[in-house]
Amino acid sequence: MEKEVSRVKRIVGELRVPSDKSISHRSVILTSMADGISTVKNFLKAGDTLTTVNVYRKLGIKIEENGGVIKVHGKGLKGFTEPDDILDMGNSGTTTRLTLGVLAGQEFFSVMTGDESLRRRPMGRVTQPLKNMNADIDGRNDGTLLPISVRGSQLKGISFFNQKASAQVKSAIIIAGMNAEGETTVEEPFKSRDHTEKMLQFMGAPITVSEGDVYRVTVKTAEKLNPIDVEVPADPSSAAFFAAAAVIVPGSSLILKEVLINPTRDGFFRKLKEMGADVKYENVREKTGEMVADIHVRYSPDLRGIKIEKKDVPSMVDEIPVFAVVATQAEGETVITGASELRVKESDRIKAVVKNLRNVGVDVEELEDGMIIRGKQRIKGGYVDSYKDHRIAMAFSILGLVSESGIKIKDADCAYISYPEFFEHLQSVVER
Ligand SMILES: O=C(O)C1=C[C@@H](OP(=O)(O)O)[C@@H](O)[C@H](O)C1
Ligand SMILES: C=C(OP(=O)(O)O)C(=O)O
Repeated sequence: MEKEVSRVKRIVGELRVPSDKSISHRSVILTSMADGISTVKNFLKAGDTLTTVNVYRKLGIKIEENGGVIKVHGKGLKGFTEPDDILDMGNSGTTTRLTLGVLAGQEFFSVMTGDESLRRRPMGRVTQPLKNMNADIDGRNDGTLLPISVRGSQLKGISFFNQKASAQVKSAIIIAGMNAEGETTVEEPFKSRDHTEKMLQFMGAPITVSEGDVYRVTVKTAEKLNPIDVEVPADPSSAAFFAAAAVIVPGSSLILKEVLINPTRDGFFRKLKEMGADVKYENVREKTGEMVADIHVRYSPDLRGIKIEKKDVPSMVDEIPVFAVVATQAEGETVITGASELRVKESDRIKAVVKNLRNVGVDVEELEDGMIIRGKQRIKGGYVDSYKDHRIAMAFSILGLVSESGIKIKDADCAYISYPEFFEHLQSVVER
Protein backbone atom coordinates (compact mmCIF):
# COMPACT_ATOMS: atom_id res chain seq x y z
CA MET A 1 0.00 0.00 0.00
CA GLU A 2 1.27 3.43 -0.97
CA LYS A 3 1.03 6.37 1.48
CA GLU A 4 1.52 10.07 0.92
CA VAL A 5 2.77 12.38 3.68
CA SER A 6 2.79 16.13 3.08
CA ARG A 7 3.77 19.33 4.83
CA VAL A 8 2.05 20.12 8.15
CA LYS A 9 1.82 23.22 10.31
CA ARG A 10 3.27 21.65 13.46
CA ILE A 11 3.48 18.56 15.67
CA VAL A 12 1.87 18.90 19.11
CA GLY A 13 0.58 16.86 22.03
CA GLU A 14 1.49 13.66 23.84
CA LEU A 15 2.03 10.15 22.59
CA ARG A 16 2.78 6.75 24.09
CA VAL A 17 4.42 4.90 21.22
CA PRO A 18 4.12 1.07 21.15
CA SER A 19 6.14 -1.09 23.50
CA ASP A 20 9.74 -2.05 23.02
CA LYS A 21 10.28 -4.71 20.37
CA SER A 22 13.55 -6.11 21.76
CA ILE A 23 12.17 -6.52 25.30
CA SER A 24 8.87 -7.95 24.00
CA HIS A 25 10.70 -10.68 22.01
CA ARG A 26 12.76 -11.59 25.06
CA SER A 27 9.73 -11.54 27.34
CA VAL A 28 8.43 -14.56 25.39
CA ILE A 29 11.65 -16.35 24.46
CA LEU A 30 13.31 -16.24 27.88
CA THR A 31 10.18 -16.79 29.99
CA SER A 32 9.28 -19.86 27.90
CA MET A 33 12.46 -21.39 29.41
CA ALA A 34 11.35 -20.64 33.01
CA ASP A 35 9.70 -23.12 35.38
CA GLY A 36 6.17 -21.66 35.58
CA ILE A 37 3.95 -18.82 34.40
CA SER A 38 5.28 -15.33 33.61
CA THR A 39 3.08 -12.29 33.02
CA VAL A 40 4.01 -9.63 30.48
CA LYS A 41 2.14 -6.31 30.56
CA ASN A 42 2.18 -3.97 27.55
CA PHE A 43 3.49 -6.66 25.21
CA LEU A 44 4.08 -5.20 21.72
CA LYS A 45 1.56 -6.56 19.24
CA ALA A 46 3.32 -6.02 15.93
CA GLY A 47 4.42 -8.19 13.00
CA ASP A 48 7.77 -9.31 14.43
CA THR A 49 6.71 -9.97 18.02
CA LEU A 50 3.59 -11.86 16.93
CA THR A 51 5.94 -14.03 14.86
CA THR A 52 7.75 -14.86 18.10
CA VAL A 53 4.46 -15.77 19.82
CA ASN A 54 3.50 -18.08 16.92
CA VAL A 55 6.90 -19.77 16.81
CA TYR A 56 6.98 -20.47 20.57
CA ARG A 57 3.45 -21.87 20.43
CA LYS A 58 4.66 -24.24 17.71
CA LEU A 59 7.48 -25.25 20.07
CA GLY A 60 4.89 -26.38 22.62
CA ILE A 61 4.60 -23.28 24.82
CA LYS A 62 1.15 -22.17 25.95
CA ILE A 63 0.82 -18.39 25.53
CA GLU A 64 -2.43 -16.74 26.61
CA GLU A 65 -3.35 -13.27 25.33
CA ASN A 66 -5.68 -10.96 27.17
CA GLY A 67 -5.56 -7.45 25.72
CA GLY A 68 -2.07 -6.07 26.17
CA VAL A 69 -1.21 -8.72 28.79
CA ILE A 70 0.20 -12.09 27.88
CA LYS A 71 0.90 -15.12 30.06
CA VAL A 72 3.73 -17.42 29.06
CA HIS A 73 3.62 -20.94 30.51
CA GLY A 74 7.34 -21.70 30.71
CA LYS A 75 8.36 -25.36 30.51
CA GLY A 76 11.97 -25.18 31.64
CA LEU A 77 15.33 -24.87 29.91
CA LYS A 78 14.89 -28.01 27.80
CA GLY A 79 11.11 -28.29 27.85
CA PHE A 80 10.27 -27.43 24.23
CA THR A 81 8.71 -30.02 21.94
CA GLU A 82 9.56 -30.90 18.35
CA PRO A 83 7.54 -28.76 15.92
CA ASP A 84 5.62 -30.78 13.35
CA ASP A 85 6.37 -28.34 10.53
CA ILE A 86 8.89 -25.74 9.37
CA LEU A 87 9.00 -22.71 11.67
CA ASP A 88 8.20 -19.44 9.87
CA MET A 89 10.32 -16.56 11.20
CA GLY A 90 8.63 -14.04 8.89
CA ASN A 91 10.65 -10.83 8.72
CA SER A 92 12.26 -11.08 12.16
CA GLY A 93 16.02 -11.32 12.58
CA THR A 94 15.72 -11.21 16.37
CA THR A 95 13.31 -14.18 16.53
CA THR A 96 15.54 -16.21 14.21
CA ARG A 97 18.88 -15.59 15.85
CA LEU A 98 17.73 -15.93 19.47
CA THR A 99 15.74 -19.06 18.62
CA LEU A 100 18.81 -20.66 17.01
CA GLY A 101 20.41 -20.34 20.45
CA VAL A 102 17.36 -22.00 22.05
CA LEU A 103 17.05 -24.87 19.56
CA ALA A 104 20.75 -25.79 19.51
CA GLY A 105 20.38 -27.30 23.00
CA GLN A 106 17.00 -29.07 22.63
CA GLU A 107 16.66 -32.80 22.00
CA PHE A 108 14.86 -32.70 18.65
CA PHE A 109 15.01 -31.71 15.00
CA SER A 110 13.66 -28.43 13.64
CA VAL A 111 13.81 -26.34 10.48
CA MET A 112 13.28 -22.59 10.16
CA THR A 113 12.74 -20.27 7.23
CA GLY A 114 11.61 -16.69 6.67
CA ASP A 115 10.40 -14.16 4.11
CA GLU A 116 12.41 -12.98 1.10
CA SER A 117 14.26 -10.35 3.15
CA LEU A 118 15.11 -12.66 6.06
CA ARG A 119 16.34 -15.39 3.69
CA ARG A 120 18.98 -12.93 2.46
CA ARG A 121 20.24 -11.97 5.94
CA PRO A 122 23.50 -13.45 7.31
CA MET A 123 23.01 -16.20 9.89
CA GLY A 124 26.61 -17.51 9.91
CA ARG A 125 27.42 -14.96 12.64
CA VAL A 126 25.21 -17.10 14.93
CA THR A 127 25.47 -20.58 13.42
CA GLN A 128 29.30 -20.56 13.39
CA PRO A 129 29.80 -19.88 17.12
CA LEU A 130 26.95 -22.28 17.91
CA LYS A 131 28.73 -24.96 15.83
CA ASN A 132 31.85 -24.22 17.89
CA MET A 133 29.67 -25.06 20.91
CA ASN A 134 29.01 -28.44 19.26
CA ALA A 135 25.62 -27.52 17.73
CA ASP A 136 24.42 -29.65 14.83
CA ILE A 137 23.25 -27.04 12.31
CA ASP A 138 22.93 -27.10 8.54
CA GLY A 139 21.41 -24.80 5.98
CA ARG A 140 21.68 -23.08 2.66
CA ASN A 141 25.05 -21.65 1.69
CA ASP A 142 26.97 -23.81 4.15
CA GLY A 143 24.61 -23.16 7.05
CA THR A 144 24.69 -19.37 6.80
CA LEU A 145 21.32 -18.62 5.13
CA LEU A 146 17.74 -19.70 5.87
CA PRO A 147 16.25 -22.27 5.57
CA ILE A 148 18.33 -23.72 8.40
CA SER A 149 17.93 -27.02 10.24
CA VAL A 150 18.98 -27.74 13.80
CA ARG A 151 19.35 -31.15 15.44
CA GLY A 152 19.66 -30.62 19.17
CA SER A 153 22.89 -31.80 20.77
CA GLN A 154 24.89 -31.61 24.00
CA LEU A 155 26.57 -28.21 23.87
CA LYS A 156 29.83 -27.11 25.45
CA GLY A 157 30.77 -23.61 26.63
CA ILE A 158 32.98 -21.30 24.56
CA SER A 159 34.66 -17.90 24.77
CA PHE A 160 33.46 -15.64 22.00
CA PHE A 161 34.45 -12.14 20.88
CA ASN A 162 31.38 -10.39 19.46
CA GLN A 163 33.24 -8.24 16.93
CA LYS A 164 30.10 -6.74 15.38
CA ALA A 165 28.63 -5.84 18.80
CA SER A 166 25.43 -7.61 17.75
CA ALA A 167 22.93 -8.07 20.58
CA GLN A 168 21.24 -10.86 18.65
CA VAL A 169 24.49 -12.86 18.39
CA LYS A 170 25.35 -12.20 22.05
CA SER A 171 21.86 -13.27 23.15
CA ALA A 172 21.89 -16.50 21.09
CA ILE A 173 25.20 -17.58 22.63
CA ILE A 174 24.13 -16.69 26.18
CA ILE A 175 20.90 -18.69 25.75
CA ALA A 176 22.79 -21.69 24.33
CA GLY A 177 25.36 -21.26 27.13
CA MET A 178 22.69 -21.91 29.78
CA ASN A 179 22.19 -25.39 28.26
CA ALA A 180 25.92 -26.05 27.71
CA GLU A 181 28.51 -27.87 29.81
CA GLY A 182 31.01 -25.51 31.43
CA GLU A 183 31.23 -21.75 31.18
CA THR A 184 30.40 -19.49 28.22
CA THR A 185 31.85 -16.00 27.84
CA VAL A 186 30.89 -13.28 25.37
CA GLU A 187 32.99 -10.13 25.07
CA GLU A 188 32.20 -7.12 22.93
CA PRO A 189 34.21 -4.06 21.89
CA PHE A 190 31.19 -1.78 22.35
CA LYS A 191 28.33 -2.74 24.61
CA SER A 192 25.24 -3.75 22.65
CA ARG A 193 21.71 -3.72 24.08
CA ASP A 194 21.74 -5.68 27.33
CA HIS A 195 18.09 -6.75 27.76
CA THR A 196 18.92 -10.48 27.64
CA GLU A 197 21.48 -10.23 30.43
CA LYS A 198 19.20 -8.02 32.53
CA MET A 199 16.14 -10.23 32.16
CA LEU A 200 18.11 -13.42 32.85
CA GLN A 201 19.61 -11.90 36.01
CA PHE A 202 16.09 -10.98 37.09
CA MET A 203 15.09 -14.64 36.48
CA GLY A 204 17.91 -15.94 38.69
CA ALA A 205 20.19 -17.28 35.93
CA PRO A 206 23.88 -17.94 36.74
CA ILE A 207 25.02 -14.95 34.68
CA THR A 208 27.50 -12.17 35.52
CA VAL A 209 28.57 -9.06 33.65
CA SER A 210 31.67 -6.91 33.96
CA GLU A 211 32.56 -3.62 32.28
CA GLY A 212 36.12 -2.51 31.63
CA ASP A 213 38.06 -2.19 28.37
CA VAL A 214 35.61 -4.67 26.96
CA TYR A 215 32.13 -5.60 28.09
CA ARG A 216 32.02 -9.23 29.25
CA VAL A 217 29.11 -11.57 30.00
CA THR A 218 29.72 -14.96 31.61
CA VAL A 219 27.06 -17.64 31.93
CA LYS A 220 27.22 -21.09 33.51
CA THR A 221 25.04 -24.16 33.02
CA ALA A 222 21.63 -23.18 34.41
CA GLU A 223 19.52 -25.48 36.56
CA LYS A 224 16.34 -23.48 36.27
CA LEU A 225 14.93 -20.02 35.60
CA ASN A 226 12.28 -18.36 37.75
CA PRO A 227 9.14 -16.98 36.09
CA ILE A 228 8.80 -13.18 36.24
CA ASP A 229 6.33 -10.34 35.85
CA VAL A 230 7.46 -7.74 33.32
CA GLU A 231 6.01 -4.47 32.10
CA VAL A 232 7.39 -3.41 28.73
CA PRO A 233 8.19 0.33 28.30
CA ALA A 234 7.69 2.34 25.10
CA ASP A 235 10.21 1.64 22.34
CA PRO A 236 12.90 4.34 21.86
CA SER A 237 13.35 3.14 18.26
CA SER A 238 9.67 3.94 17.56
CA ALA A 239 9.75 7.16 19.61
CA ALA A 240 12.68 8.30 17.44
CA PHE A 241 10.40 8.92 14.44
CA PHE A 242 8.18 11.32 16.35
CA ALA A 243 11.09 12.99 18.11
CA ALA A 244 12.61 13.60 14.68
CA ALA A 245 9.32 15.08 13.46
CA ALA A 246 9.05 17.47 16.42
CA VAL A 247 12.67 18.60 15.98
CA ILE A 248 12.35 19.48 12.27
CA VAL A 249 8.78 20.82 11.95
CA PRO A 250 8.62 24.54 12.95
CA GLY A 251 6.59 25.33 16.08
CA SER A 252 6.41 21.74 17.36
CA SER A 253 6.28 20.52 20.97
CA LEU A 254 5.69 16.85 21.73
CA ILE A 255 5.90 14.67 24.85
CA LEU A 256 6.76 11.02 24.26
CA LYS A 257 5.58 9.08 27.31
CA GLU A 258 7.31 6.28 29.21
CA VAL A 259 10.16 5.75 26.76
CA LEU A 260 12.96 3.27 27.55
CA ILE A 261 16.19 5.26 28.07
CA ASN A 262 18.58 2.37 28.76
CA PRO A 263 22.01 3.78 27.70
CA THR A 264 22.46 0.91 25.22
CA ARG A 265 19.35 2.21 23.42
CA ASP A 266 19.09 5.99 23.71
CA GLY A 267 21.99 6.99 21.44
CA PHE A 268 19.63 8.67 18.97
CA PHE A 269 18.36 11.12 21.61
CA ARG A 270 21.87 11.85 22.87
CA LYS A 271 23.02 12.56 19.29
CA LEU A 272 20.02 14.83 18.70
CA LYS A 273 21.11 16.87 21.74
CA GLU A 274 24.67 17.00 20.38
CA MET A 275 23.23 18.48 17.15
CA GLY A 276 21.66 21.25 19.21
CA ALA A 277 18.14 19.82 19.45
CA ASP A 278 15.81 20.70 22.32
CA VAL A 279 15.31 17.24 23.89
CA LYS A 280 14.61 16.83 27.61
CA TYR A 281 14.15 13.72 29.76
CA GLU A 282 11.38 14.44 32.27
CA ASN A 283 9.98 12.30 35.07
CA VAL A 284 12.86 9.80 34.90
CA ARG A 285 11.93 6.60 36.77
CA GLU A 286 12.51 2.84 36.93
CA LYS A 287 10.09 0.26 35.57
CA THR A 288 10.76 -3.45 36.12
CA GLY A 289 14.52 -3.02 36.03
CA GLU A 290 14.71 -0.55 33.11
CA MET A 291 14.92 3.27 33.22
CA VAL A 292 12.15 5.20 31.45
CA ALA A 293 11.40 8.90 30.91
CA ASP A 294 8.86 11.17 29.30
CA ILE A 295 10.85 12.78 26.51
CA HIS A 296 9.90 16.38 25.69
CA VAL A 297 11.01 17.40 22.22
CA ARG A 298 10.61 20.86 20.68
CA TYR A 299 11.30 22.37 17.27
CA SER A 300 15.01 23.10 17.02
CA PRO A 301 15.90 25.66 14.32
CA ASP A 302 19.68 25.67 14.91
CA LEU A 303 20.72 22.08 14.26
CA ARG A 304 24.38 21.49 13.35
CA GLY A 305 25.83 18.52 11.46
CA ILE A 306 27.79 16.02 13.62
CA LYS A 307 29.76 12.78 13.30
CA ILE A 308 28.44 9.30 13.97
CA GLU A 309 31.24 6.76 14.39
CA LYS A 310 31.46 3.02 14.92
CA LYS A 311 31.31 3.30 18.71
CA ASP A 312 28.07 5.31 18.46
CA VAL A 313 26.27 2.85 16.21
CA PRO A 314 25.10 0.04 18.58
CA SER A 315 22.97 2.36 20.75
CA MET A 316 21.16 3.85 17.71
CA VAL A 317 21.54 1.17 15.05
CA ASP A 318 17.86 1.07 14.00
CA GLU A 319 17.48 4.86 14.24
CA ILE A 320 20.12 5.77 11.64
CA PRO A 321 17.64 6.07 8.73
CA VAL A 322 15.56 8.63 10.64
CA PHE A 323 18.73 10.27 11.94
CA ALA A 324 19.75 10.84 8.30
CA VAL A 325 16.36 12.50 7.77
CA VAL A 326 17.05 14.95 10.63
CA ALA A 327 20.57 15.59 9.27
CA THR A 328 19.08 17.05 6.06
CA GLN A 329 17.77 19.91 8.23
CA ALA A 330 21.10 20.60 10.03
CA GLU A 331 23.69 23.19 8.98
CA GLY A 332 26.91 21.67 7.63
CA GLU A 333 28.03 18.11 7.14
CA THR A 334 26.75 15.06 9.00
CA VAL A 335 29.19 12.20 8.52
CA ILE A 336 28.03 8.69 9.38
CA THR A 337 30.71 5.94 9.38
CA GLY A 338 31.17 2.53 11.00
CA ALA A 339 27.60 1.59 10.13
CA SER A 340 28.13 -1.24 7.61
CA GLU A 341 25.72 -3.41 9.64
CA LEU A 342 22.96 -1.33 8.05
CA ARG A 343 23.62 -3.13 4.79
CA VAL A 344 22.34 -6.44 6.23
CA LYS A 345 19.12 -5.33 7.90
CA GLU A 346 15.60 -5.80 6.45
CA SER A 347 16.95 -3.91 3.41
CA ASP A 348 20.37 -2.45 2.60
CA ARG A 349 19.55 0.63 4.67
CA ILE A 350 22.53 2.67 3.46
CA LYS A 351 21.53 2.21 -0.17
CA ALA A 352 17.82 2.69 0.59
CA VAL A 353 18.39 5.96 2.49
CA VAL A 354 20.83 7.38 -0.08
CA LYS A 355 18.60 6.56 -3.09
CA ASN A 356 15.47 7.88 -1.43
CA LEU A 357 17.15 11.09 -0.21
CA ARG A 358 18.36 11.72 -3.79
CA ASN A 359 14.85 11.07 -5.13
CA VAL A 360 13.44 13.88 -2.99
CA GLY A 361 16.21 16.32 -3.89
CA VAL A 362 18.88 15.88 -1.18
CA ASP A 363 22.65 16.06 -1.80
CA VAL A 364 24.09 12.94 -0.18
CA GLU A 365 27.23 10.88 -0.68
CA GLU A 366 27.22 7.11 -0.16
CA LEU A 367 30.12 5.55 1.78
CA GLU A 368 30.86 1.85 2.12
CA ASP A 369 29.99 2.04 5.82
CA GLY A 370 27.72 5.07 6.00
CA MET A 371 26.99 8.36 4.23
CA ILE A 372 27.67 12.09 4.20
CA ILE A 373 24.71 14.48 4.22
CA ARG A 374 25.25 18.16 3.47
CA GLY A 375 22.65 20.47 5.01
CA LYS A 376 20.59 22.41 5.38
CA GLN A 377 18.55 21.22 2.44
CA ARG A 378 15.25 22.01 0.78
CA ILE A 379 13.14 18.87 0.45
CA LYS A 380 11.35 19.02 -2.89
CA GLY A 381 9.40 15.79 -2.39
CA GLY A 382 8.62 12.92 -4.72
CA TYR A 383 8.42 9.16 -4.76
CA VAL A 384 10.43 6.82 -2.53
CA ASP A 385 10.59 3.06 -2.03
CA SER A 386 10.39 1.53 1.45
CA TYR A 387 12.04 -1.61 0.06
CA LYS A 388 9.45 -3.30 2.33
CA ASP A 389 11.57 -2.18 5.31
CA HIS A 390 9.53 -0.71 8.19
CA ARG A 391 12.26 1.68 9.37
CA ILE A 392 12.69 3.11 5.84
CA ALA A 393 8.91 3.57 5.40
CA MET A 394 8.58 5.47 8.67
CA ALA A 395 11.77 7.55 8.27
CA PHE A 396 10.64 8.90 4.88
CA SER A 397 7.12 9.56 6.15
CA ILE A 398 8.73 11.94 8.66
CA LEU A 399 10.70 13.67 5.90
CA GLY A 400 7.38 14.17 4.04
CA LEU A 401 6.26 16.50 6.86
CA VAL A 402 8.80 19.15 5.76
CA SER A 403 8.63 18.52 2.00
CA GLU A 404 7.38 21.07 -0.54
CA SER A 405 5.22 18.74 -2.62
CA GLY A 406 4.77 15.72 -0.33
CA ILE A 407 6.49 12.33 -0.31
CA LYS A 408 4.79 9.18 -1.61
CA ILE A 409 6.07 5.98 0.00
CA LYS A 410 5.78 2.65 -1.75
CA ASP A 411 4.71 -0.34 0.42
CA ALA A 412 4.35 1.88 3.50
CA ASP A 413 2.17 -0.69 5.27
CA CYS A 414 5.32 -2.63 6.21
CA ALA A 415 5.41 -0.27 9.23
CA TYR A 416 3.27 -2.95 10.98
CA ILE A 417 6.46 -4.99 11.56
CA SER A 418 7.32 -2.81 14.57
CA TYR A 419 4.63 -0.08 14.69
CA PRO A 420 1.14 -1.03 13.37
CA GLU A 421 -0.43 2.27 14.58
CA PHE A 422 2.24 4.50 13.04
CA PHE A 423 0.06 6.40 10.52
CA GLU A 424 -2.85 6.84 12.98
CA HIS A 425 -0.44 8.14 15.61
CA LEU A 426 1.01 10.54 13.06
CA GLN A 427 -2.49 11.83 12.28
CA SER A 428 -3.15 12.33 16.00
CA VAL A 429 -0.22 14.74 16.56
CA VAL A 430 -0.20 16.83 13.38
CA GLU A 431 -1.82 20.24 13.05
CA ARG A 432 -2.56 21.25 9.48
O1 LIG B 1 18.71 -7.85 19.86
C1 LIG B 1 17.82 -7.14 19.38
O2 LIG B 1 16.66 -7.10 19.85
C2 LIG B 1 18.17 -6.31 18.20
C3 LIG B 1 19.48 -6.08 17.89
C4 LIG B 1 19.93 -5.28 16.74
O3 LIG B 1 20.42 -6.14 15.73
P1 LIG B 1 21.91 -6.74 15.76
O4 LIG B 1 22.04 -7.70 16.86
O5 LIG B 1 22.04 -7.44 14.41
O6 LIG B 1 22.84 -5.57 15.88
C5 LIG B 1 18.79 -4.45 16.15
O7 LIG B 1 19.16 -3.95 14.90
C6 LIG B 1 17.52 -5.23 16.06
O8 LIG B 1 16.48 -4.43 15.57
C7 LIG B 1 17.07 -5.74 17.40
C1 LIG C 1 16.76 -4.81 12.32
C2 LIG C 1 15.56 -4.89 12.87
O1 LIG C 1 14.95 -6.04 13.36
P1 LIG C 1 15.35 -7.56 13.18
O2 LIG C 1 16.84 -7.69 13.08
O3 LIG C 1 14.79 -8.26 14.39
O4 LIG C 1 14.66 -8.06 11.93
C3 LIG C 1 14.75 -3.65 13.09
O5 LIG C 1 13.71 -3.76 13.74
O6 LIG C 1 15.12 -2.56 12.62
